[in-house]
Amino acid sequence: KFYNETMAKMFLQFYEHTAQVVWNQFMEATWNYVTNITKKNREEMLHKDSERSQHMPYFGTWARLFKISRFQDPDMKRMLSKLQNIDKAVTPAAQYNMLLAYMETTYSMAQVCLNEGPCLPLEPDLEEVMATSRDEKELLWAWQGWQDAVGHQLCITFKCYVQLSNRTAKLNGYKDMGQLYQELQPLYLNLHTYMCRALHRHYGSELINLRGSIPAHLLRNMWAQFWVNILDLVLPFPKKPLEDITKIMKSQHWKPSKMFERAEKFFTSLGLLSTPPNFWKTSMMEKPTDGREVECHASAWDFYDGKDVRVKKCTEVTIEDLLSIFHQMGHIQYFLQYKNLSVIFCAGANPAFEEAVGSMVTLSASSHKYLLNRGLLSHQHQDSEEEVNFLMGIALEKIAFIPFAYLMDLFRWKVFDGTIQKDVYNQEWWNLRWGGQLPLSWCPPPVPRTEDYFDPGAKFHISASVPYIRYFISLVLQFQFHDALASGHVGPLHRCDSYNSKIAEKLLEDVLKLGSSKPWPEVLQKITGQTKVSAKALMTYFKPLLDWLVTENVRQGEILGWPDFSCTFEEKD
Ligand SMILES: CC(=O)N[C@@H](CC(=O)O)C(=O)NC[C@H](CC1(C(=O)N[C@@H](Cc2ccc(O)cc2)C(=O)O)CCCC1)C(=O)O
Ligand SMILES: [Zn+2]
Repeated sequence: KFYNETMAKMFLQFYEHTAQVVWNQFMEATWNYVTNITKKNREEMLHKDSERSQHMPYFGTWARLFKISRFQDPDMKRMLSKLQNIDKAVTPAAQYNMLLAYMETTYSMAQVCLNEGPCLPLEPDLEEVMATSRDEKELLWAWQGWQDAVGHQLCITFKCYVQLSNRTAKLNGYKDMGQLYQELQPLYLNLHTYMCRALHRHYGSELINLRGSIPAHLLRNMWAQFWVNILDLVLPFPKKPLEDITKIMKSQHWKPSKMFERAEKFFTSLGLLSTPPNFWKTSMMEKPTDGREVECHASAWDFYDGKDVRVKKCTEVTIEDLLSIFHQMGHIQYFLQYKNLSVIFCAGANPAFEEAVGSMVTLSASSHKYLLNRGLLSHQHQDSEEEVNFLMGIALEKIAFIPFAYLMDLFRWKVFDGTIQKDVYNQEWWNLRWGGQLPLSWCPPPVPRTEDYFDPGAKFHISASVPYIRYFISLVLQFQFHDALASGHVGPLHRCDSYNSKIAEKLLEDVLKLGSSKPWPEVLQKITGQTKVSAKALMTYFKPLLDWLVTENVRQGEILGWPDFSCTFEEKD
């Protein structure tokens, strides 16, 4: 065991320099691949990926030779301990990386072909059908087509991927998630009960049985994870419909670049950093029309050289895409804020923080006040009924997401720890989604599914092996941050807009710069004054809606608390 700090310092400087180069080359090669999917670019990416996969465990092993407990410098201790745990995260096998690339490419290239017409990719075509079609048969066609297109191809591959993953199950970190999940259940249950009744009125009982489940293809999202596209069917006060912001954006001839400029302007209004000039030249802001195959799933990229940051998005001029760009620019802001730290600390305080920064700003950008001031709404004020309609719109994105975000990694952790065996992956996926022992979201498949398919693979993060629990925690954290930034704001939280807020500037300016150099509870405390993630702010934000839902559900004779009430959350028979 080595003890002297001088040696450790030299080791870390050597790691720092080599890692920065290896990571920069890996990101460059991966970017080239996902923005131009060819065999050559895939090989180049895999080559850089294997270099990265060897570099990390090599330094991880070396780092373990240092006896950290004997050192004084806290930063040095934190860096070394992060390095010592690094090799558990990376599976070095080359064929493992090949499988990952194959799964992600399969997802990105999958299409659904009309019997005699063209073949449709997910973005924008199939997502457009799922979001806007009013024809149940068409929704079923697109939903089933996509599950089959991806799920069938990945069935075997995913089993090999699990075999090769040396991931240790992380069920232990799971308990406190369960705590958060329980806290949010009343909100989800009341929303789902109300939705079930409202959709039953629209679709009738052959589709919506009053046993509480809503077939997954009717929620107008390919994964039934956001329900915002059926707001028109479930609007609490139908006489006061919300304005169609997408229509207003199109009538004002918005372009993708303007959407990015607006998002950037929000961050600079908080005294945060503007994007470097090359961002506007190197980003891919629209789906290319030169025939290149690209991975359309939106993402934000850090090239670990302190200046090159990019976004890749097949942007459509819609309010959903505008808000999603705010989310991506949150990642970009974090990259810019921590760029002077050691590469070991170039990350969010924890992965949920990275997700929550952009989503927190999106909460302000969704507010009536912000949109009105930007000329995207014309009604000056919202009465209490319009406010409930507004909150329903936000809830259909945020509350509907709760069980989905929770079960995505619950499923994968059970797969990795062997609780879910490989011959029942598909059935267990739908079991989690549709009642069973731990009732979660009641969105059963509209048609029977078999083990010839791997439906979880129809979701990007499963095919691309991207962890998901960060989004579940970010859902709670973004409201906690939003509430902290609103400390100077008078009035209900859902009306708060932090644009140009000096208090927000004060709270954020030194925090994002910390990257992952400090324990996340310390960073949380700097923003919110608390050291624990708490759902209190989220519940406060939705209180007017929850009050309305409870009254409405009781009025409709729904007695909450399954399993014996009409619109029952059925136990799977
Ligand atoms: C190089 C790289 O991969 N970079 C990472 C960032 C990093 O790790 O540095 C990255 O850009 N990841 C992409 C991912 C994209 C999106 C996503 O996948 N969202 C989830 C969950 C969700 C749902 C609602 C919501 O409001 C926000 C998120 C989903 O759509 O299911 C799609 C549009 C929104 C965010 C992202 O930005 O998180
Ligand atoms: Zn994100």
